[in-house]
Amino acid sequence: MKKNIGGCWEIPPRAVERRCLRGSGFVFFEDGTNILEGLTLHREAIDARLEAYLVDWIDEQLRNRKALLGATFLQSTYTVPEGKRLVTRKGRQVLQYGSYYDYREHAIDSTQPVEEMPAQLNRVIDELTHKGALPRWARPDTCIVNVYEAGSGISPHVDDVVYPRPFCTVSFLSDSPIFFGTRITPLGGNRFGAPVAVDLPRRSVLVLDGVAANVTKHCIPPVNTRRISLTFRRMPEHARRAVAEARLSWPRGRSTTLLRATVEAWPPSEESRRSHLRNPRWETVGETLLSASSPLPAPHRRARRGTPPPDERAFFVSIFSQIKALSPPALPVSTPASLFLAPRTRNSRRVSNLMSSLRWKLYLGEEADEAESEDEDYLGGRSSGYTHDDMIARTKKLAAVEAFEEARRKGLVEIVRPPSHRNHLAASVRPRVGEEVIFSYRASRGEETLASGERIVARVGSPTNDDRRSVAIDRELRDMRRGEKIRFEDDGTTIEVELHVVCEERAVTRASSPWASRRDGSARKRRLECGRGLPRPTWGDTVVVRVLEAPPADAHADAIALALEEEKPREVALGSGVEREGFETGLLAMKRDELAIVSASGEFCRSEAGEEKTSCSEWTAAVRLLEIRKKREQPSIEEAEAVARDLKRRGGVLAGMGRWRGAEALYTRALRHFDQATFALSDGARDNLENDLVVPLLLNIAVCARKRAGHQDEEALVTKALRLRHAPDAAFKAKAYVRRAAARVDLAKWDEAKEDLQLAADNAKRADAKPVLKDVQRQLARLSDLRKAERAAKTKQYAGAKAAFCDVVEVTDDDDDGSRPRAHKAAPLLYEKEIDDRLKAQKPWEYDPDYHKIKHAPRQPLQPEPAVLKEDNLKDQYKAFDEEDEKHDKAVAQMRQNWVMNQMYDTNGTGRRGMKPKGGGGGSMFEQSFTHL
Ligand SMILES: O=C(O)CCC(=O)C(=O)O
Ligand SMILES: [Fe+2]
Repeated sequence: MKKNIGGCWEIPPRAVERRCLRGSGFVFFEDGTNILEGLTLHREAIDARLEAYLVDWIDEQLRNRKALLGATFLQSTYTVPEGKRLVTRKGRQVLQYGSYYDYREHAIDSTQPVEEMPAQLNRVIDELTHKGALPRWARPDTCIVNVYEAGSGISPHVDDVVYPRPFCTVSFLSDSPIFFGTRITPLGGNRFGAPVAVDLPRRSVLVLDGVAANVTKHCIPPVNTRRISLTFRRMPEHARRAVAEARLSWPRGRSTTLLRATVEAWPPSEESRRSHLRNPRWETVGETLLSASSPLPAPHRRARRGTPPPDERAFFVSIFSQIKALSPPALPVSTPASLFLAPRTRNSRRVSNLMSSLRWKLYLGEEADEAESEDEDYLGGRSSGYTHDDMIARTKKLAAVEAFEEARRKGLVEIVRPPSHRNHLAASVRPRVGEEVIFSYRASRGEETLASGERIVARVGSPTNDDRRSVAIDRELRDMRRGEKIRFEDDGTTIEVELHVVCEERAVTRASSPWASRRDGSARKRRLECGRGLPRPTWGDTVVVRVLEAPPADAHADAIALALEEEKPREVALGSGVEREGFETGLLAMKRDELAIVSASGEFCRSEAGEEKTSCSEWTAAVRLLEIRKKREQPSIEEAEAVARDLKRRGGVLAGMGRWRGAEALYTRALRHFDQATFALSDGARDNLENDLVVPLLLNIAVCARKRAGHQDEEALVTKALRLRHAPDAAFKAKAYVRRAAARVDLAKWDEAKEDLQLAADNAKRADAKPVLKDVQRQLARLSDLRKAERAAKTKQYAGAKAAFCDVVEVTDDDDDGSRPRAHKAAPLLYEKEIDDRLKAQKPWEYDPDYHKIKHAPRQPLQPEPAVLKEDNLKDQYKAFDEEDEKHDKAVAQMRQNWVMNQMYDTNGTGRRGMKPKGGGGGSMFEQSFTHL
């Protein structure tokens, strides 16, 4: 069956449900040769979640482009005439991984350092080879990421013939045509005229081989909306060897080329300062300086606070002036002889960025458990299997730390007891300026104790008083690590300091929520005493806690511990919704016996009395976790129902306040309560529960999803509600269909939306629901407008191509003859879990087949209800609609007819009809010159 889609002709693959990718071939003859021979298009080759993940990742790469190695990032330009002048405009942005391709020289340049192929891109290659889109022997090892903003494209070229064929290009974010032809004519600006255009749908992969790869040129006309493509190619053997060899001398990221100033050679040379300003890695420098000694701002926190990055140059200038102020002899003698280099490597930054979106990976710098070390996470996100480069970076870092420790030992500081963290690399448990610590000290002269303090809570960087001793202790605290005990001499006094705890605050919920500002929906925890054992509670467990609400902000940890002893232990069922959600989340982050301050942002508040509270602020409590009781297997249905109703009500409160994100969370959790509970129900009872609670919850979540423009979710939810509702009446159906239609309009699913509106109108008439009919009219108008706009945009985008023609011909047969690799279940790959977790959290119902494990009751056949509404006032609109469709079909048929005629009479490309093809003479495409890219 051929389907007419906006001017393109397409034969849809016959067996869509087959998991193995089925490509489509193309036919377009020039001089008797199919110039598209070797071209294969695989639709939906990459699934939406991987796409979303990669687009995120690419955006992050662009944001951090300054930190990328050498020539990884490029901004292309193109020139257009503007009046009498030629004006250069910014074109697409390009990221190159694996090797650098010099567009001017048309060659792979191994002297230009670029980033190695990252796991994210290898992941896409795995996906493509697993699914059989690319043969394994053609596994690419280099990738060009093209980021096209609206208006940019790529000019006609044949990909450099040094790259073995086939190679491929994956499309993300939007559909775009790709033009093909042995002759492509410039039309001015960055526009081109080409004989044929092929539609590249979002998430497809286009594999180029044969004539299409080697002879026919291709170009991407200026795109209407942002598009990203990944061009994967395999390097020729000689280039691979050259690049591998050259890579050994490429700098390993700029992060390690830090300013290295020593006390002996102070101040740092102009040269090193200047090179640093050119090449700033300011987080690292900020951290370096902090660990060195100065009370500087902590620049690496800017991301957390959401403040805009300061002007880097000004920032560095200010840092250097502050360093100068501190320069010897103002620098304390006991500070290290060289500024401590503990660079956060590029790798660790990537990993911590990745981790920041995951709930449970944010425990940076706590005491390492026996079975896990977060340092390992820091160093590349892997527990084993470091790459060679990682090992070098790690060794360097270790050497730097050891040098630092050595310097400390040589100085006047004696380390009485080493830190309790199990290895050297835990820079994160060193207190940073502004953080609270708990420490004890004793100052003595000979046998006589001059002063002492036990478990004092202090903020590092702000000694409580100005006396020499406080200042000295404060200075030393900055260099200490948790669990460490030191002794040093100061002005004839011996001072011993022991650092018990670094009260570092950490977020325990997602640091970045797509819906809310950073503070919203977050729970934070500040640990005052370590816990024991490995396990932390999970949802569904019950924990026994002592809670002291709103503890005094400046209270001593011991005082808090004492006050908590007075509180009665109480049970909290995690996930029951009885406590405020942020508090429960905070508990999830604790271990047995731990004492912590947990704070939840206002997002999770619940009014005490009930529904009306309109604003609430952060809530804080001191908590001691006494016991973790693992979850009971099955909550009773009554309990589950009560909890779900309560959650639904609370969701309603948030929705009423316009806090859709919070409402969605609560509604979703309410639904989750039915997971285990409904098995035991009789059919009738289950139907009631579904009609009463599940269906309204689904529809409520759909409203929330709409508010955040999650139209895919919205559509899925309304569909589910429609299916689940037992004996739905016409009024319900009318409303539900309009809502689904609205979602489908936003998803540009025109035909489906139209069908829904028809159904909604029918049902509305049956139920005599005039307001719904109004809604139908509104949506129909919206549908019509948006569809027209889309068609207009398409027409514009295809301008320049003579034939917007995709004659997609099946390459494989329905019967699997075994010649193609069979799709098999891919082994879990790197990042799979992260992607899954992220998306599961967003759309749990799509990933959990048991989400509503509720059988459908046998349906009652519909009793047609008597139509009450006499007049069908939608008739005219439908007529106009269908006429429009018909007109469009005719135009497309005409276009196709023209093309066929052209094809028959214009085979030599002279443009004159009725001429016989000349054969060979000058027109043969094999004699065409083409540029290589
Ligand atoms: O963006 C595309 O899909 C094509 C890119 C391309 O042709 C190239 O990188 O060589
Ligand atoms: Fe290309």
